[in-house]
Amino acid sequence: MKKLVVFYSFEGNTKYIAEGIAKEVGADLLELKPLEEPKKSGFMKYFWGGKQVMTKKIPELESIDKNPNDYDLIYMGTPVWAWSYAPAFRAFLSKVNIKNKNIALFCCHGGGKGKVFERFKEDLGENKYLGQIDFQDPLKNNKDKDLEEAKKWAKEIKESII
Ligand SMILES: Cc1cc2nc3c(=O)[nH]c(=O)nc-3n(C[C@H](O)[C@H](O)[C@H](O)COP(=O)(O)O)c2cc1C
Repeated sequence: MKKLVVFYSFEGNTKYIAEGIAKEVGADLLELKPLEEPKKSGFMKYFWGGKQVMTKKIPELESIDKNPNDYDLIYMGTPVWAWSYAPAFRAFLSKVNIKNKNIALFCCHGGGKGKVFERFKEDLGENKYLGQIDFQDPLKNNKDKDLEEAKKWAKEIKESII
């Protein structure tokens, strides 16, 4: 069974969880990288990113070298931006057509995940959703515990379809 972990991460939290999951279940990794990503901080960071979510901006991505349709199980991880998924995934979904796949969703947030999973599933469409899990800024809070939890969750998802 081929597994893929697709993720976007602005500040490293989602990347940390994504890499842990990929290692645990033996999955390929695909990091979504917007071509223009200014390093913003503080209030400007929320303003810049929140605006992209609100206007449904589709950022230009670096080329994608893996086809999700070659995989049997896809884990997708995003930071929560303005209570939704990050714009890099809007760009990804505009490029690939993912249908009837086994999908598991994870996210990192600062304490208010809002409707991230509902919105993500709505825009992903007809697929089989096997699970979802969220973490609150793992790099700042429960780094080791969150990683263990993520690995356990990912393994259970994998085993549920073997
Ligand atoms: C533009 C922007 C918008 C954000 N919006 C939210 C939000 O609505 N709710 C929340 O809990 N955290 C929000 N955050 C915080 C991040 O989701 C959180 O810090 C996450 O762990 C970051 O993941 P990353 O390090 O992979 O980028 C936002 C961060 C940014 C940069």
